[in-house]
Amino acid sequence: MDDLTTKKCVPCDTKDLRPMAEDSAKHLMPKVVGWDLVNENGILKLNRSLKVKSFTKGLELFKLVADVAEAEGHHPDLHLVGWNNVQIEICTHAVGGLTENDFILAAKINRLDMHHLLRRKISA
Ligand SMILES: C[C@H](O)[C@H](O)[C@H]1CNC2=NC(N)=NC(=O)C2=N1
Repeated sequence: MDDLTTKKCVPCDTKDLRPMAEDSAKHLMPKVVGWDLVNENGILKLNRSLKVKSFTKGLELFKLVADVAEAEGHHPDLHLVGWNNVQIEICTHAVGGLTENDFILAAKINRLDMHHLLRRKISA
């Protein structure tokens, strides 16, 4: 199984970028432990929910994720709801679905050391 963290996101404005089929997405899910595959009105997305220790630790987590996103040129939707529930949502907006970029970003987010920010230890 090749390691997604050794890959780099490609620009999303590339013409031949197409959203992957649900089967292909399911096949890649074991590479992004902790993420859920969701279908939102026909648009596939990757979702990860995390409970943080405090509101400000949630913002610290956003900063860690933002730095990865900026380095990749690929950006998640970040939600901080009810003071300590972080939800990270990834899809490729340009194609309205999932591309390998989304899995690369998710895998790189998984590599972040965020334990000190989380309320409960993540199982992965
Ligand atoms: C040119 C550049 O690749 C695009 O504007 C990027 C920026 N970050 C992005 N992030 C995500 N998640 N989807 C996109 O379509 C997207 N587009």
